[in-house]
Amino acid sequence: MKVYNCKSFEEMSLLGAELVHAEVEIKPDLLFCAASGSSPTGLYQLMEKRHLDSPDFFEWMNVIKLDEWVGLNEESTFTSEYDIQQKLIKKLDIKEDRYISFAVECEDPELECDRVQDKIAEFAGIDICILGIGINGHIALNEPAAFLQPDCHVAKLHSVTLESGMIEQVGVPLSQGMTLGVGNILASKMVILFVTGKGKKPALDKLLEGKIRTDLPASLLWLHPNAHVIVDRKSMS
Ligand SMILES: O=C1O[C@H](COP(=O)(O)O)[C@@H](O)[C@H](O)[C@H]1O
Repeated sequence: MKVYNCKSFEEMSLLGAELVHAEVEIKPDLLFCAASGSSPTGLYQLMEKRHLDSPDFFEWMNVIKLDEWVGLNEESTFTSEYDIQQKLIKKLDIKEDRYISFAVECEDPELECDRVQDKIAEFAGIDICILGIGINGHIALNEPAAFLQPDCHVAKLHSVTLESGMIEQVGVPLSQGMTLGVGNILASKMVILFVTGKGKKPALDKLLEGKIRTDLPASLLWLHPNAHVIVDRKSMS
Protein backbone atom coordinates (compact mmCIF):
# COMPACT_ATOMS: atom_id res chain seq x y z
CA MET A 1 0.00 0.00 0.00
CA LYS A 2 1.39 3.35 -1.00
CA VAL A 3 0.47 6.41 1.08
CA TYR A 4 0.60 9.90 -0.43
CA ASN A 5 0.36 13.03 1.70
CA CYS A 6 -1.20 15.84 -0.29
CA LYS A 7 -1.44 19.43 0.84
CA SER A 8 -5.03 19.92 -0.28
CA PHE A 9 -8.20 18.32 -1.67
CA GLU A 10 -7.21 19.64 -5.12
CA GLU A 11 -3.75 18.04 -4.98
CA MET A 12 -5.29 14.76 -3.77
CA SER A 13 -7.83 14.76 -6.61
CA LEU A 14 -5.20 15.63 -9.22
CA LEU A 15 -3.02 12.73 -8.16
CA GLY A 16 -6.02 10.37 -8.30
CA ALA A 17 -6.91 11.65 -11.77
CA GLU A 18 -3.35 11.10 -13.02
CA LEU A 19 -3.50 7.47 -11.87
CA VAL A 20 -6.95 6.89 -13.40
CA HIS A 21 -6.22 8.58 -16.72
CA ALA A 22 -2.98 6.62 -17.14
CA GLU A 23 -4.89 3.32 -16.70
CA VAL A 24 -7.67 4.33 -19.12
CA GLU A 25 -5.02 5.17 -21.74
CA ILE A 26 -3.66 1.63 -21.44
CA LYS A 27 -7.06 -0.11 -21.24
CA PRO A 28 -9.93 2.06 -22.55
CA ASP A 29 -12.59 -0.58 -21.79
CA LEU A 30 -11.62 -1.11 -18.17
CA LEU A 31 -14.13 -1.62 -15.35
CA PHE A 32 -14.10 1.41 -13.05
CA CYS A 33 -15.75 1.12 -9.65
CA ALA A 34 -17.19 4.42 -8.46
CA ALA A 35 -17.76 5.39 -4.83
CA SER A 36 -20.42 7.89 -3.96
CA GLY A 37 -19.94 10.59 -1.32
CA SER A 38 -17.78 13.68 -1.14
CA SER A 39 -14.26 12.17 -1.21
CA PRO A 40 -14.04 11.39 -4.96
CA THR A 41 -15.87 14.53 -6.11
CA GLY A 42 -12.66 16.30 -7.22
CA LEU A 43 -11.55 13.23 -9.17
CA TYR A 44 -14.89 13.04 -11.00
CA GLN A 45 -14.64 16.74 -11.89
CA LEU A 46 -11.19 16.19 -13.39
CA MET A 47 -12.50 13.17 -15.32
CA GLU A 48 -15.30 15.36 -16.66
CA LYS A 49 -12.73 17.95 -17.71
CA ARG A 50 -10.79 15.24 -19.52
CA HIS A 51 -14.00 14.10 -21.23
CA LEU A 52 -14.77 17.65 -22.39
CA ASP A 53 -11.23 17.99 -23.77
CA SER A 54 -11.26 14.53 -25.43
CA PRO A 55 -14.87 13.33 -25.90
CA ASP A 56 -13.87 9.77 -26.84
CA PHE A 57 -11.43 9.22 -23.94
CA PHE A 58 -13.98 7.43 -21.73
CA GLU A 59 -16.12 6.08 -24.59
CA TRP A 60 -15.32 2.42 -23.86
CA MET A 61 -15.04 2.61 -20.07
CA ASN A 62 -17.43 0.52 -17.96
CA VAL A 63 -18.58 1.69 -14.53
CA ILE A 64 -19.85 -0.20 -11.50
CA LYS A 65 -21.43 1.45 -8.47
CA LEU A 66 -19.71 0.58 -5.18
CA ASP A 67 -22.72 0.51 -2.87
CA GLU A 68 -26.31 1.55 -2.32
CA TRP A 69 -28.63 2.09 0.63
CA VAL A 70 -31.57 -0.30 1.10
CA GLY A 71 -34.99 1.28 1.60
CA LEU A 72 -34.88 4.47 -0.48
CA ASN A 73 -36.94 5.06 -3.57
CA GLU A 74 -35.72 5.95 -7.03
CA GLU A 75 -36.86 9.57 -6.68
CA SER A 76 -34.70 10.17 -3.61
CA THR A 77 -31.71 12.46 -4.05
CA PHE A 78 -29.97 10.67 -1.16
CA THR A 79 -29.26 7.49 -3.12
CA SER A 80 -25.74 6.61 -4.21
CA GLU A 81 -27.33 6.24 -7.64
CA TYR A 82 -28.33 9.89 -7.75
CA ASP A 83 -24.89 10.97 -6.58
CA ILE A 84 -23.01 8.90 -9.16
CA GLN A 85 -25.42 9.73 -11.99
CA GLN A 86 -25.00 13.46 -11.37
CA LYS A 87 -21.24 13.47 -10.79
CA LEU A 88 -20.03 10.81 -13.21
CA ILE A 89 -22.41 8.85 -15.43
CA LYS A 90 -24.17 11.84 -16.98
CA LYS A 91 -21.01 13.96 -17.07
CA LEU A 92 -19.01 11.32 -18.96
CA ASP A 93 -21.96 10.16 -21.10
CA ILE A 94 -21.54 6.57 -19.92
CA LYS A 95 -24.01 4.43 -21.87
CA GLU A 96 -26.56 2.33 -19.99
CA ASP A 97 -25.05 -0.95 -21.23
CA ARG A 98 -21.68 0.07 -19.74
CA TYR A 99 -23.03 0.70 -16.27
CA ILE A 100 -23.58 -1.90 -13.53
CA SER A 101 -25.53 -0.78 -10.51
CA PHE A 102 -27.32 -2.17 -7.47
CA ALA A 103 -30.94 -1.22 -8.22
CA VAL A 104 -32.29 1.33 -5.74
CA GLU A 105 -35.69 -0.35 -5.58
CA CYS A 106 -35.45 -4.13 -5.61
CA GLU A 107 -37.71 -6.78 -4.13
CA ASP A 108 -34.88 -8.90 -2.82
CA PRO A 109 -31.60 -7.09 -2.00
CA GLU A 110 -29.80 -10.43 -1.49
CA LEU A 111 -30.66 -11.50 -5.05
CA GLU A 112 -29.65 -8.07 -6.31
CA CYS A 113 -26.23 -8.55 -4.70
CA ASP A 114 -25.91 -11.97 -6.38
CA ARG A 115 -26.75 -10.36 -9.73
CA VAL A 116 -24.05 -7.69 -9.30
CA GLN A 117 -21.54 -10.33 -8.15
CA ASP A 118 -22.21 -12.30 -11.38
CA LYS A 119 -21.71 -9.14 -13.45
CA ILE A 120 -18.29 -8.58 -11.86
CA ALA A 121 -17.36 -12.16 -12.75
CA GLU A 122 -18.41 -11.53 -16.39
CA PHE A 123 -15.80 -8.75 -16.49
CA ALA A 124 -13.15 -10.93 -14.83
CA GLY A 125 -12.93 -8.38 -12.02
CA ILE A 126 -12.61 -4.67 -11.46
CA ASP A 127 -9.68 -2.70 -12.87
CA ILE A 128 -9.81 0.45 -10.73
CA CYS A 129 -11.71 0.67 -7.46
CA ILE A 130 -12.29 4.16 -6.06
CA LEU A 131 -13.00 4.33 -2.33
CA GLY A 132 -13.69 6.85 0.41
CA ILE A 133 -13.19 5.94 4.06
CA GLY A 134 -15.89 6.11 6.72
CA ILE A 135 -15.22 7.79 10.08
CA ASN A 136 -15.26 4.27 11.52
CA GLY A 137 -12.79 2.96 8.92
CA HIS A 138 -15.35 1.32 6.65
CA ILE A 139 -14.72 0.94 2.94
CA ALA A 140 -17.84 0.77 0.78
CA LEU A 141 -20.36 -0.53 3.33
CA ASN A 142 -18.01 -3.11 4.77
CA GLU A 143 -18.43 -2.06 8.36
CA PRO A 144 -16.16 -2.84 11.34
CA ALA A 145 -17.06 -6.35 12.57
CA ALA A 146 -15.59 -9.62 13.77
CA PHE A 147 -15.92 -11.04 10.24
CA LEU A 148 -15.84 -9.36 6.86
CA GLN A 149 -17.56 -10.68 3.75
CA PRO A 150 -15.72 -11.23 0.47
CA ASP A 151 -18.55 -10.92 -2.07
CA CYS A 152 -21.38 -8.48 -2.78
CA HIS A 153 -23.78 -8.62 0.14
CA VAL A 154 -26.43 -6.87 2.17
CA ALA A 155 -24.66 -5.12 5.05
CA LYS A 156 -26.07 -4.05 8.38
CA LEU A 157 -25.12 -0.40 8.86
CA HIS A 158 -22.88 0.43 11.82
CA SER A 159 -24.12 2.92 14.43
CA VAL A 160 -21.39 5.41 13.42
CA THR A 161 -22.52 5.27 9.78
CA LEU A 162 -26.14 5.72 10.86
CA GLU A 163 -25.18 8.84 12.82
CA SER A 164 -23.42 10.41 9.84
CA GLY A 165 -24.84 13.72 8.65
CA MET A 166 -26.15 12.42 5.33
CA ILE A 167 -28.20 9.57 6.85
CA GLU A 168 -29.73 11.88 9.42
CA GLN A 169 -31.03 14.07 6.59
CA VAL A 170 -32.63 11.20 4.64
CA GLY A 171 -35.83 11.26 6.67
CA VAL A 172 -36.51 7.50 6.50
CA PRO A 173 -34.89 5.02 8.88
CA LEU A 174 -32.09 3.10 7.17
CA SER A 175 -30.46 -0.01 8.54
CA GLN A 176 -28.93 -1.81 5.56
CA GLY A 177 -26.97 -1.28 2.39
CA MET A 178 -25.92 -3.34 -0.63
CA THR A 179 -22.19 -3.31 -1.13
CA LEU A 180 -19.23 -4.85 -2.85
CA GLY A 181 -17.38 -7.11 -0.44
CA VAL A 182 -13.77 -6.84 0.67
CA GLY A 183 -12.87 -9.71 -1.69
CA ASN A 184 -14.21 -7.74 -4.67
CA ILE A 185 -12.19 -4.72 -3.56
CA LEU A 186 -8.97 -6.66 -2.90
CA ALA A 187 -9.31 -8.47 -6.25
CA SER A 188 -9.40 -5.11 -8.09
CA LYS A 189 -6.23 -4.49 -10.08
CA MET A 190 -5.80 -1.01 -8.61
CA VAL A 191 -7.40 0.57 -5.55
CA ILE A 192 -7.44 4.30 -4.85
CA LEU A 193 -8.62 5.33 -1.38
CA PHE A 194 -9.21 9.05 -0.83
CA VAL A 195 -8.85 10.07 2.80
CA THR A 196 -10.41 13.47 3.24
CA GLY A 197 -13.01 15.16 5.38
CA LYS A 198 -13.89 16.10 8.89
CA GLY A 199 -13.60 13.38 11.52
CA LYS A 200 -11.47 11.01 9.42
CA LYS A 201 -8.16 11.53 11.28
CA PRO A 202 -8.65 8.80 13.93
CA ALA A 203 -9.41 6.24 11.19
CA LEU A 204 -6.36 7.40 9.21
CA ASP A 205 -4.09 7.19 12.29
CA LYS A 206 -5.28 3.63 12.95
CA LEU A 207 -4.79 2.71 9.29
CA LEU A 208 -1.23 4.01 9.35
CA GLU A 209 -0.40 1.73 12.28
CA GLY A 210 -0.06 -0.90 9.57
CA LYS A 211 -2.02 -3.64 11.32
CA ILE A 212 -4.67 -5.62 9.49
CA ARG A 213 -7.83 -5.70 11.56
CA THR A 214 -11.48 -6.39 10.81
CA ASP A 215 -12.56 -3.53 13.09
CA LEU A 216 -10.90 -1.22 10.56
CA PRO A 217 -11.90 -2.63 7.15
CA ALA A 218 -9.69 -0.10 5.30
CA SER A 219 -6.65 -1.80 6.88
CA LEU A 220 -7.18 -4.78 4.57
CA LEU A 221 -5.73 -2.60 1.84
CA TRP A 222 -2.29 -3.30 3.36
CA LEU A 223 -2.71 -6.70 1.67
CA HIS A 224 -3.17 -5.18 -1.78
CA PRO A 225 -0.13 -4.91 -4.08
CA ASN A 226 -1.43 -1.87 -5.94
CA ALA A 227 -3.37 0.20 -3.39
CA HIS A 228 -2.92 3.97 -3.33
CA VAL A 229 -4.05 5.82 -0.22
CA ILE A 230 -4.20 9.52 -1.03
CA VAL A 231 -4.54 11.77 1.99
CA ASP A 232 -5.75 15.35 1.99
CA ARG A 233 -3.61 16.50 4.94
CA LYS A 234 -5.31 19.89 5.10
CA SER A 235 -8.61 18.27 6.08
CA MET A 236 -6.86 16.15 8.76
CA SER A 237 -5.86 19.09 10.94
O1 LIG B 1 -20.86 5.54 3.82
C1 LIG B 1 -20.08 5.78 2.95
O2 LIG B 1 -19.00 6.57 3.23
C2 LIG B 1 -17.84 6.56 2.42
C3 LIG B 1 -17.16 7.91 2.63
O3 LIG B 1 -18.06 8.97 2.30
P1 LIG B 1 -17.55 10.46 2.10
O4 LIG B 1 -18.78 11.27 1.81
O5 LIG B 1 -16.87 10.87 3.36
O6 LIG B 1 -16.62 10.44 0.95
C4 LIG B 1 -18.18 6.30 0.95
O7 LIG B 1 -17.02 6.14 0.20
C5 LIG B 1 -19.00 5.06 0.87
O8 LIG B 1 -19.26 4.73 -0.47
C6 LIG B 1 -20.29 5.28 1.57
O9 LIG B 1 -21.01 4.13 1.54
